[in-house]
Amino acid sequence: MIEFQHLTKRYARHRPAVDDLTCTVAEGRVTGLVGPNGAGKSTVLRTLLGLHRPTAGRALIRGRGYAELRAPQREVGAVLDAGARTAHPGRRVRDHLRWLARAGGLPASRVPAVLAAVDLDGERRAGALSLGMTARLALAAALLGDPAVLVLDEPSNGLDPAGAHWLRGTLRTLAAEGRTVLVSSHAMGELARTADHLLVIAGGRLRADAPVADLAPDGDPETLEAAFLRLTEAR
Ligand SMILES: Nc1ncnc2c1ncn2[C@@H]1O[C@H](COP(=O)(O)OP(=O)(O)OP(=O)(O)O)[C@@H](O)[C@H]1O
Repeated sequence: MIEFQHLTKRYARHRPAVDDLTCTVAEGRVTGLVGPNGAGKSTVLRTLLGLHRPTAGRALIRGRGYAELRAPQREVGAVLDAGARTAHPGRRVRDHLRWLARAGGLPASRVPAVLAAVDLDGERRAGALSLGMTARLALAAALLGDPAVLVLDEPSNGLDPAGAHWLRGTLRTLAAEGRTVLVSSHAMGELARTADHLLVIAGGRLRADAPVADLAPDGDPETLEAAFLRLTEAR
C-alpha cells in the first residue's frame, strides 16, 4: 500500500534527514513510525505526501507518487498538524467540511458520514473547538474522500487522556476496515497501545521493521521501551 524505496532526503548540505529508507506499510493494520526527536519521521511523511522532493529513491502510495494520484483525497487522507486551526473561526464545522468536499469533487453526503466517524457536532463553530475537537475535525477532513490510506504525524500531541484513548480506538477501527494507517510518534508507549507493527527510525535510518509482539514478546511496556532505547541509540 505504501512503499519506500531507498528514500533519501537531504536538506541543503546537511547530513540526510532520511537515509536510504526501504520498507512497506501493509493494509489492514496500524503501523507506527517511531523514533526520537529529529529522527526523520516528519520528513518521511512529508516526502510521502509530495511536500518535499526526495533527494534519491521513491515514496509510493498504491504504486504511485503522490503527485501522480488523480484524486488524492480519495486515495490518501493526511493529518500533519492535528492541532492546527485551519478552519475560519466563525465557520460551522459542517460548512468547513462541505467546502473541503466540494473542492475535492466529493459528494456532500460524506460530511455527515465523517462527522459521525469522529463523533463531532457539525453545528459548532470552528473557533469554539477545544484542541481535542480540532484534532477530530482534522481527522474528519482527512476521511472525507473515504481513503484507503491514512497518514498521521504525531496525532496524539496535546490530547488529554480521554482524547488519546478515543484516537487509539478510532485508528484501530479504521485499520480494521481494511485501511492502511501510518502514524508517527516519538512516544513508544503511546504507539505500543495503538500499533500492530512498528518502523523504528533514528538518524534517518531504519533500525527495526517488526510487529510490536516481536519487540516486546511479554507485552510489557518496559520491555518495549528498552528495545526502543537500544534500537535508537546513536551509532
Ligand atoms: N526544512 C528543513 N530544513 C533543514 N533541516 C530540516 C528541515 N526539516 C527538518 N530538518 C532536519 O531534519 C532532521 C529530521 O527532522 P524531522 O522533523 O523529520 O524529524 P522528526 O523525527 O519528525 O522529529 P520530531 O519528533 O522532533 O518532530 C532534523 O535534524 C531536522 O533538524
